[in-house]
Amino acid sequence: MSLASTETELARIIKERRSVHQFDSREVETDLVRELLDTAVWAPNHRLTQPWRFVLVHGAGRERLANIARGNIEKRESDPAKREEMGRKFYDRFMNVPVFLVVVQKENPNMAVREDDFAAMSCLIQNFSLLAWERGLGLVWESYPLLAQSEFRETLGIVAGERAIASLHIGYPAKVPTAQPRIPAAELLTVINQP
Ligand SMILES: Cc1cc2nc3c(=O)[nH]c(=O)nc-3n(C[C@H](O)[C@H](O)[C@H](O)COP(=O)(O)O)c2cc1C
Repeated sequence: MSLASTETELARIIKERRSVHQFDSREVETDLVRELLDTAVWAPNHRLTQPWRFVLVHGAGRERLANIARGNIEKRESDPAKREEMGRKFYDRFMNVPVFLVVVQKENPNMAVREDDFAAMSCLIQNFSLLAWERGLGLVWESYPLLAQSEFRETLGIVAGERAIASLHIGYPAKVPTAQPRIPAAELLTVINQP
């Protein structure tokens, strides 16, 4: 494969990838998720701190997250008539996600390192997203407040000194959203080529 064709294929995947919210019922092989992750960890990472770990939730395990989501919405809904309906809606929404991959950052006490680590985590997630897309899988990076909630953390075994930075909802897309246009980089580029 020539260098030019490799670049073209990568560019296509980068541009075509979308955040996917609706999944079909096709099962996602967890071995595939493991394989993609094992490639994704080759992200650039200053000082090679490798600040990540992952929690994979699928099958009946999803009930844990769906129950938390249901409990949250039920607490917020003051109308008793709507409470159960809303709870069920959120429960179903979570149960319709084939696989959750929660990405956990070990929080370095040095804030400068921690910031670099977050950047590396983001690179890893983008690696994973592109690899997944190449294999027909879609996902969305969810950063909902649930991630910081103690019940969510305890359920997933996230301990002090760790932060869940993303809950990736992963599955085969039932619907791919239309792309939102990007500002061409040429309009954002300052070129300095004079002394
Ligand atoms: C750090 C980060 C957090 C995000 N959090 C959410 C989220 O909580 N919910 C959501 O629907 N999308 C979330 N997204 C996805 C963006 O909304 C999405 O990338 C953006 O709308 C562009 O769409 P595209 O990914 O299809 O190009 C997040 C993306 C990033 C990078």
